[in-house]
Amino acid sequence: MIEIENLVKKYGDIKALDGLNLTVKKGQIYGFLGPNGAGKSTTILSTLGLIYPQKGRIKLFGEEVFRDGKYNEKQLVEVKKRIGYMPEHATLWEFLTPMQTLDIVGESFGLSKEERMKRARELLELVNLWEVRDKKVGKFSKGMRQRLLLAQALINDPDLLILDEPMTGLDPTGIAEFKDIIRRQKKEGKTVFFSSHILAHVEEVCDTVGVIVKGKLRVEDSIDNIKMSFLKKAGYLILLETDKPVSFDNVDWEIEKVSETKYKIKAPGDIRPEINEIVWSQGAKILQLMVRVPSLEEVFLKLVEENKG
Ligand SMILES: Nc1ncnc2c1ncn2[C@@H]1O[C@H](COP(=O)(O)OP(=O)(O)OP(=O)(O)O)[C@@H](O)[C@H]1O
Repeated sequence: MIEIENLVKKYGDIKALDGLNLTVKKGQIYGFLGPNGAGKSTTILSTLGLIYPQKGRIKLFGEEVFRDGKYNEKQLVEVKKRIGYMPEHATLWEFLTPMQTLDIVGESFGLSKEERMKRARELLELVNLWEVRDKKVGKFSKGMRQRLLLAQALINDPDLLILDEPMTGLDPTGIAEFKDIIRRQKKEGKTVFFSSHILAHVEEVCDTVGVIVKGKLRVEDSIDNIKMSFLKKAGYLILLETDKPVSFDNVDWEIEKVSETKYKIKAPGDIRPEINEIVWSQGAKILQLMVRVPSLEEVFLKLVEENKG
């Protein structure tokens, strides 16, 4: 649905995208994860033809819409009919109701009055705003606003949804609701591409995650695979306390002696059985043995740190 090849975008001296490669396949829920300033919005704006990158290639629905500094405007207009977009800093008309909002947006897509009413009802039910359809948006919470913006992005029944930081500022309930709506989109065969700088937003809902740092995609994989490969690298942290000093010969773990009988050990996996064996063979006893596996958040931060360069 989206194929980006070697995309370069500079703002003056700032290289926002530094040869970005990214592929989003049909039916995927793709989480585009990266710290602030990594280039997420720049990628999204380029994909939609809203800014001009200097180099690279962008294909949408298999059609080339951008190549080396030029958009194919005709092609772009055509494919954009199949895209729903929710910008990062979108505003709503405060004095309108959700019904009126969707009515106006629907009209701009050329839907008839009858179609608009039907679509507005379907969408407001989907995003759980049907009950408040006639209340003014001005009084809405952040979560309600985000859900209305999503309904707006869905008005043209798009095959591809592109959402820029849709869950930022939502509380845990708001995030759970939003994820649920995204999952329902997948069930209907839609493709969803959304950005976030918060790992928890992409967890549980995305089948693929791409991590962008400094304008380059560093990893693109399932969240489980990303976690596994980093666990291997980051390792397990084991805290050991024994009743008397023990020595660790012929092992290649990183060992830090905290005191005579306390050790911090970093190893590629769960080495508790091996530790047990070593301690026991030296006639010592284990007083404490704790294993700490890095959290996914730590894995993500480590990945960001490694690529800051
Ligand atoms: N219009 C602009 N003029 C100059 N620099 C810009 C402009 N837009 C973005 N940048 C810079 O380009 C880099 C990438 O910005 P971008 O907004 O794409 O990042 P992001 O990952 O979306 O971050 P955030 O989550 O903070 O929005 C940053 O260094 C940013 O300061």
